[in-house]
Amino acid sequence: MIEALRLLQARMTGAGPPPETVTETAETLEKLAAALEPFTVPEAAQIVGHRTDLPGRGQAMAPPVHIEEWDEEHVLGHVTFSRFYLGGNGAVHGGAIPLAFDEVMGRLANTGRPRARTAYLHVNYRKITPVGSRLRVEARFEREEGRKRILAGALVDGETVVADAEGLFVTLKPGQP
Ligand SMILES: CCCCCCCCCC(=O)SCCNC(=O)CCNC(=O)[C@H](O)C(C)(C)COP(=O)(O)OP(=O)(O)OC[C@H]1O[C@@H](n2cnc3c(N)ncnc32)[C@H](O)[C@@H]1OP(=O)(O)O
Repeated sequence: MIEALRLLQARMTGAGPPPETVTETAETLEKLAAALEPFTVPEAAQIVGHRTDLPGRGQAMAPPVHIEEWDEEHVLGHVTFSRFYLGGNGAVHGGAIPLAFDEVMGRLANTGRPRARTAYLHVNYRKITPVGSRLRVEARFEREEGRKRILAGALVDGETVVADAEGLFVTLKPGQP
């Protein structure tokens, strides 16, 4: 279902259909939304965002990062930004890149340690990030200072770093959401 939605997002973004197809598509989507409505559940019971075995934890908003290596010190994976993530002129939208970093760095920050949340993500856009290319995503745990965990991340196209990031993750105190 989530993969089908991702495909739809990419196709719809790249489409210039005639008006009758737009109308038909809208009607089909409204029917699908109505079919799911009776199955609305509390957050803890939903599938999306809870499937760590799926790219982006099954969240169609997040770029589909495929994790290849994952331990307490590093994460390595790959991602292809579909047409859905296009900003303009073949480049990925600047807001989509932090989504990928938060996903891998957040996952790493929360592996083998008490829960932490992102306090900041500093992203450097070094080069255009191309839509449709398979990119390497890396994250590594740099250091811990009290409740603060500092992580580094990079998005690499071939040998070229297209974006890198520093993230601060702060350990949650009891009672913090
Ligand atoms: C397997 C699971 C996979 C999960 C992957 C997904 C993970 C995704 C993670 C997220 O995206 S979480 C969503 C986005 N983040 C948030 O919504 C967090 C919102 N902010 C907060 O909840 C609080 O600001 C936060 C818990 C991060 C910190 O607030 P606190 O009141 O607990 O901490 P405090 O302000 O006392 O700061 C603690 C230390 O961090 C420092 N600090 C906090 N925010 C900072 C900041 N923005 N910049 C620099 N330093 C910062 C602060 O200066 C201080 O440093 P010192 O200990 O040295 O004095």
